[in-house]
Amino acid sequence: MIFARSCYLIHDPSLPWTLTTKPTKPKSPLALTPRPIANSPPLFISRVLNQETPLSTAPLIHTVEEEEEEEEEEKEEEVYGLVNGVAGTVSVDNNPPVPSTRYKKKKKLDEEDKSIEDRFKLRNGKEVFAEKAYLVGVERKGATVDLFSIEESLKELGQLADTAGLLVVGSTHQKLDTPNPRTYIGSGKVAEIKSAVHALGVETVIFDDELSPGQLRNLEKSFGGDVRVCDRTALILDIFNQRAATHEASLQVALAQREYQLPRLTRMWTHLERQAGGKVKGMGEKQIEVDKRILRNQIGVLKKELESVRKHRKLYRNRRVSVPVPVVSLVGYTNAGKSTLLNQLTGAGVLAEDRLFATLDPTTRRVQMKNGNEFLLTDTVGFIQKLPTTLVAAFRATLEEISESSLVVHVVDISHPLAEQQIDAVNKVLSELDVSSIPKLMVWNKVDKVSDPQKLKLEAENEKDVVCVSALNGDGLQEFCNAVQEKLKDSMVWVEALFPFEKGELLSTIHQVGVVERTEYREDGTLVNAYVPLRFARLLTPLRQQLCKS
Ligand SMILES: Nc1nc2c(ncn2[C@@H]2O[C@H](COP(=O)(O)OP(=O)(O)OP(=O)(O)O)[C@@H](O)[C@H]2O)c(=O)[nH]1
Ligand SMILES: [Mg+2]
Repeated sequence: MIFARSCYLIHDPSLPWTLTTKPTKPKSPLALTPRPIANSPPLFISRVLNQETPLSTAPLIHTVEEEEEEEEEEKEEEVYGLVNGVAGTVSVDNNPPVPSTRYKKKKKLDEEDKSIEDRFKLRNGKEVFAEKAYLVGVERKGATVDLFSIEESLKELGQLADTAGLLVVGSTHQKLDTPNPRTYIGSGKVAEIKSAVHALGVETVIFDDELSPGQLRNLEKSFGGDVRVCDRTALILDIFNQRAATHEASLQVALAQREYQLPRLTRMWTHLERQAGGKVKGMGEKQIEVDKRILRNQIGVLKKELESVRKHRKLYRNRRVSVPVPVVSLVGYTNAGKSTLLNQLTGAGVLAEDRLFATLDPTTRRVQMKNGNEFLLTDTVGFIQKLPTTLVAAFRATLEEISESSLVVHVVDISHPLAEQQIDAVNKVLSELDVSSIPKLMVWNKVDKVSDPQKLKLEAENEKDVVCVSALNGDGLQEFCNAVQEKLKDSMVWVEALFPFEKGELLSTIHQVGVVERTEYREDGTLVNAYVPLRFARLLTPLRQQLCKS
């Protein structure tokens, strides 16, 4: 338990709580660092221990009773040693030595050490300590807006916790008309969770919905001890923080974290007042103001830096757009198989794994079809139900790429029992982005996992704009590419142009970027009927005029 809190010593040095003086007389290791739990955002839910070693688990102060107990044990040890000494000469089977209290205690400690040892795990190349987590959800009576049932939502929260490197040891939920403004759940439920938390040695309680700063504070106070409370948003932010690999993704996550943190700063410094016996009332309050200012400054700096990174990326994108190859975006629920599909079609080598939010940064690769046609395929960050608004806002620029594509491909894990709800959740996020006018294609992925793939394929045929694939084994990929080409026509324009022989380069480009329907070789050149991107059609204007003249 002591070292579980060592994480509070592990934090971004730019964060406010590293900037003030430490209390002079610490009572416990916790008091060494202002404890950002009550209302501050739990920036590091999982224990990233590669920067800091855990504090010793040995108790620092021995009580009188403990000393007496130890003396007793020492005496016992002597006797036990003697018995052992004698037993050495006698048959061990006939006289098995009786283990002393100290021996039992040592064995217990060894077992505890082992179970603690087992909780150190590698996550994204970093060693984390799998803290014991307990999940709590609330089902709103008569709510029709929730896509997922409470059990389903808690199961997903468990997956999120596992992705973040936590060890889920239990969960509970409650049906409520309206959440309690003080503690979100009712007082009886708080008491029930408190006993479960203490019985199971839980270190973090995670709520499935976003909690207000006051609710976080009151719940932590109610659970007591070192139990930390956080919500789904903080957990997702933590996963994003662990996964951010590029500069832009790190900036976006840092911005989202600070925006989440800002309203939750209250009372982070009240320990100063407590330690000074309440003589310096207002000290904590002043500190909150200082911290808020620091956070606001950091948010400003991050926004500016993001702006410049984005300008650079936009420039790159514009350069890409000047080559008029159509762009197809893959969107979908996290873990649907978007990256696997991109990898299969392009050999991109993007990380694809059975964890939530494997991808944070968009990756674009060229797909070359057998008939010579090409399109650019972009893999994007996955969506999830109850996606924190701070994250959508922070990732808006990345998601904007979707709104600039010619086709949006919605990848669905059709083998998932909640496929339909996941589709609705994705559509909900898409409706927040400006993509309604972009043609869409749906891909039912993971057909290899369903019990009757043939039946599913027939079902897909009866649906409009749906293709069945298995991104993992490559089944249906040709059909997918054909469907993409067909759908791309929706965002293209129909042209008829005459390519004189000296314009051979343009003629090969039209085969690359457009969908050529008819080619006729004439004396004065090649006559082509095709669907082409608007940008390319404009390049063809002189050739179309040429056709009118001839
Ligand atoms: N059986 C089966 N598994 C698949 C298929 N496609 C993907 N998977 C698996 O599903 C898991 C998730 O795949 P990803 O490609 O990482 O999913 P994603 O949509 O990119 O996920 P995020 O990046 O988290 O949004 C991986 O373990 C894949 O191997 C498929 O067609 N069949
Ligand atoms: Mg991915």
